[in-house]
Amino acid sequence: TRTSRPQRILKAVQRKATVGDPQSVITAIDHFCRHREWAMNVGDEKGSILDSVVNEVSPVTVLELGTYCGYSTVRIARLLPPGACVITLEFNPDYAAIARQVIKWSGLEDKVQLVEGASGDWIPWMKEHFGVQAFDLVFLDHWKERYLPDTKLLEECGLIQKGTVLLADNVICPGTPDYLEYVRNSPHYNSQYYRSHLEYTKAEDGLEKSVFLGY
Ligand SMILES: O=C(NCc1cccc(CNc2ccc3[nH]ncc3c2)c1)c1cc(-c2ccc(F)cc2)cc(O)c1O
Ligand SMILES: [Mg+2]
Repeated sequence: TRTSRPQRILKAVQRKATVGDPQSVITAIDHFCRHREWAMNVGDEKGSILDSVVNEVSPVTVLELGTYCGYSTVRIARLLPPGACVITLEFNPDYAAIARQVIKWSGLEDKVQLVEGASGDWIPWMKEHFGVQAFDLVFLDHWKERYLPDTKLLEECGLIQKGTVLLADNVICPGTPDYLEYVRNSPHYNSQYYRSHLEYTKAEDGLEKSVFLGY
């Protein structure tokens, strides 16, 4: 097919969603991915869990690792009060280009800082470049083998402080065994598993919420 899946997702947003209405963007993507083509958005079921954690944390500064088409970026940003923002990292330039347009369509561009690049390269520069002191919430949804090294890097860079919440997607499917073992056995985290399903399917998956307890 000539167009890419992210391009077809953007088309569905432009056809079905209302400019400036984040909920209509979310609904359009979920409908397309459930009835036309599966795609690796966090989806509506795990998305509701993400919403509840965002509302509970009321974060001022959010880091999202893995933007893809911006679906979870829009879910998070739509719940943020004025002055709060989400910095989202995307390594794949094609995904980033689509995500920018999806985020713009939702009208939330003022609450989002989309950075093209790899987590390992950007995390050490977060304090200096974005004036971030520490993150209130980190949503991990990028390459699954990067969850653990990036968590350790965030700790080393002082970007995780007492009370910071890590929320990880796909801890069952595709799975992140080394990350799970780390946050569940570390005395510095209080971890809990939210059982759900892989987006748009009946397969099991879930989110792991881990609160940093301090050193
Ligand atoms: O693998 C996944 N997502 C990550 C991902 C995947 C591809 C490309 C990128 C490129 N983006 C990227 C990379 C490195 C980066 N470093 N810093 C930022 C950053 C950004 C990211 C995934 C897979 C499945 C899944 C697939 C198949 C299946 F059968 C079941 C389940 C479901 C999901 O919900 C998933 O999230
Ligand atoms: Mg995911």
